[in-house]
Amino acid sequence: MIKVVICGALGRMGRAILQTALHDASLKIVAGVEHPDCVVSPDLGKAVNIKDYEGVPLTSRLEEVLPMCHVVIEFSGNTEAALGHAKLCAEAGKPIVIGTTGFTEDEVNQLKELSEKTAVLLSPNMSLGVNLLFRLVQIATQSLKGKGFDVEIVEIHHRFKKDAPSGTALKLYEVVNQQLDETRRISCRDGISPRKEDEVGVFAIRGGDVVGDHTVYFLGFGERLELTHRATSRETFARGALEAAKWIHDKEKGFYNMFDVLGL
Ligand SMILES: NC(=O)C1=CN([C@@H]2O[C@H](COP(=O)(O)OP(=O)(O)OC[C@H]3O[C@@H](n4cnc5c(N)ncnc54)[C@H](O)[C@@H]3O)[C@@H](O)[C@H]2O)C=CC1
Ligand SMILES: O=C(O)C1=N[C@H](C(=O)O)C[C@H](O)C1
Repeated sequence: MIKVVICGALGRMGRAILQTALHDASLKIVAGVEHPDCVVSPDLGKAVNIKDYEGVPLTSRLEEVLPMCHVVIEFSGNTEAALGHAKLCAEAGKPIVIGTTGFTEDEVNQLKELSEKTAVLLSPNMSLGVNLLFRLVQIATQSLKGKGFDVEIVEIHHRFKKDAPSGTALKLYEVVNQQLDETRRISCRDGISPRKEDEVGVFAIRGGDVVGDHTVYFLGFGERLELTHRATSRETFARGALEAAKWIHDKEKGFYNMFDVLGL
């Protein structure tokens, strides 16, 4: 049985992972790591004892529980904390699956350095559908390149999401940018200025309880192609994160993503 520690255990994703793991006999969540100030989980509707959540012991220090696990799953939503957790994993030689988004380029480079010591999997989106979307967008961009199509990206998320644009939208832009020559990501249009040829708009809408929608538009003359993924439940990300944990638990050091897990 694969023993897992979750960082960000009382968050939306932490709780979804914990619940999903209950139905999987091949792994067990042995502990959760939480911020020391998190004594009440915001949308759980009840006070949570920081020492225990649904039978899973909680701590604010990953180093205390690292020895008891095979893999760490990181969803603290705090890139500084996530980097700290990855450092502890690298020192202990424990693999880590990171779903937290919002890393700077420099922070991603630091994670890559840590992957020289242990297996690190970083993915802004653990769902099968979005990872397929990355591939479809690659094909569409390549196929429509030089044929008069403009590319724009729109994402929608719940009102509590901190980072914008989403990690997934930024990854979609990266896929588009790799296929086109020298594009420029913009996040706002306001005033009198027609679309410039090298622009790719990446726009974030926030509100309500939207789990996560992403659309890439290919806008031509007389036609447009829209590739959309809609997540309707966090369980899809949770399942992906747990599959990633199972996949990575016996892997050598290296820097991985969900394409490796899903074989895409
Ligand atoms: N890769 C993927 O498939 C997905 C990624 N995400 C990303 O996951 C992150 C978390 O999302 P949510 O669960 O919605 O956020 P959330 O805010 O509900 O949960 C984060 C939890 O981490 C805790 N936390 C903060 N600092 C911590 C620390 N130093 N140590 C341990 N725990 C700490 C918070 O107290 C909170 O309970 C975000 O960056 C989000 O963008 C979200 C969904 C899917
Ligand atoms: O914060 C979220 O909720 C989500 N974040 C991820 C992102 O930033 O891409 C993935 C998903 O869409 C949900």
